[in-house]
Amino acid sequence: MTKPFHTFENRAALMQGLADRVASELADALATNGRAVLAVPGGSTPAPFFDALNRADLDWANVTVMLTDERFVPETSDRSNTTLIKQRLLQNNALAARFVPFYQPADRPEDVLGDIIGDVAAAMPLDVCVLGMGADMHTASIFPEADLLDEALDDNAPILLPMRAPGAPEPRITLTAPALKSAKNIHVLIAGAEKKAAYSDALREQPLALSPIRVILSDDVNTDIFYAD
Ligand SMILES: O=C1O[C@H](COP(=O)(O)O)[C@@H](O)[C@H](O)[C@H]1O
Repeated sequence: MTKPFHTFENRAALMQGLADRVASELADALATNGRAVLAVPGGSTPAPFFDALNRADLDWANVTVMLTDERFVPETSDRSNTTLIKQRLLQNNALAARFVPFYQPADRPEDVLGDIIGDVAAAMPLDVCVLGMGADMHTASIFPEADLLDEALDDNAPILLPMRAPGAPEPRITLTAPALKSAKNIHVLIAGAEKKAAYSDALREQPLALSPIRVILSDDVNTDIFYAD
């Protein structure tokens, strides 16, 4: 289960190093397929990575961007991952990219999931998937104790599922385990000692339901870790 673990001397170097790696993988996909598909996390960590990536010299008009997961809140909320992506990734050169949203105004994720899933399915598979991880070892919105945890971890899961969990203040929509695992390149972006300790815990033998990040750490998945203190 051990994966390449890249440690950078500080967070600025981490964000630039990951941006350089992702840009190179997107360029490879564009050269091979004429298109590239990228999934990125929300949350508090990746904004400086987005600032670095949005200046990459790529054919962004042929890049599709989606989230790994969305908090089911309107874009006016400061918890909206979509707003983060629009403000920090879809800027500069990356303004030309196509964005596939996981949110539409509705009372519940279930009310709009059917509309959203078609565009996501048409874009798959992912060329590059950047994932975050919480200190509770959740990744995307696949949380320990989530209501649809078993369904999301199942190899036959649909691409997207709604998700509710004690550790998530609002309902979510998340890419599921098979959608994440099918990405050609997967990078986990973690910063700070607490998350490094959580990652070390996840490597110890324990149930997947307690440490969902393990789903992309199995030997058959091409994952590496990008880290700084
Ligand atoms: O809620 C979420 O949390 C994770 C981790 O976020 P961070 O704030 O600890 O960096 C993130 O990867 C996910 O996309 C987000 O919806």
